[in-house]
Amino acid sequence: MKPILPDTTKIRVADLNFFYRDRHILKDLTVSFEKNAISALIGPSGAGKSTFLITLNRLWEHLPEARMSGGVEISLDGLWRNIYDRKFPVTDLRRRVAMVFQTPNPLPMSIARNVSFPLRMAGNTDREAMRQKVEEALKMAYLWEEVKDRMNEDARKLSGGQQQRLCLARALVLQPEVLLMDEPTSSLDATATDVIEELLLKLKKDRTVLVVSHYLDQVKRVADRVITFADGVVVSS
Ligand SMILES: Nc1ncnc2c1ncn2[C@@H]1O[C@H](COP(=O)(O)OP(=O)(O)OP(=O)(O)O)[C@@H](O)[C@H]1O
Repeated sequence: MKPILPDTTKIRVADLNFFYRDRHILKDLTVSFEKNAISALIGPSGAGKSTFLITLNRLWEHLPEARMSGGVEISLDGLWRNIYDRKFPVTDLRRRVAMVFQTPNPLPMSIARNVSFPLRMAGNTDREAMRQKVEEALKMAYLWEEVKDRMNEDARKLSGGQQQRLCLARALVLQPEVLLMDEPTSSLDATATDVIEELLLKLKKDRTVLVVSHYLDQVKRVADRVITFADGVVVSS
């Protein structure tokens, strides 16, 4: 009898098509992603990498004239979920599938409130518990030591690299299972980039990370798997 192997797949995408008005951006994509691994999405500009990422957390749904067909399933809390099932709340999805963008986007509020924002949006009210979670997330993002004495300062005063780590802390504070990163180091200098790469390697121990990157040396350093996009299809994986 064959042993039953544990399913290490985290994300299954089947026959995904995506359109902006009449432009066919993603074409019949079928691809899956492993748990506890970093998958790098590479390929020329305009190939559809960023668009693909936002199909995994439904972030495109507010865009006018965007439409999609096909299926995306993600194993969340140990259960396979069809993320486009009308009964699956998008707030639950975004809590478990977090995203970090190319340009850091701190909210116009203090450092502390930036990181606690997702907790408050999720209905948390216990201030001490929130303070602890904020501290943990900032430690995980290697930012705590630099900001612990200035938590009430406006987050926009931080340097670019610090702002990106703040956004990472904000993405991590709800302990997502999947982290989507769209060129997270492209606006950062070499030192800040090193910090983010080290963090990615730490995160993959218990998370699934998808990162769009244009830097092949970075991809070599961090990725377990490389998926190449060209003109809306996966050409190698
Ligand atoms: N909101 C939008 N409305 C209309 N077209 C869009 C929109 N966003 C992206 N596009 C188009 O979709 C195509 C794919 O873009 P996308 O950003 O997904 O590619 P990419 O591979 O991530 O490129 P890059 O590496 O430059 O970020 C491009 O032709 C782009 O112009």
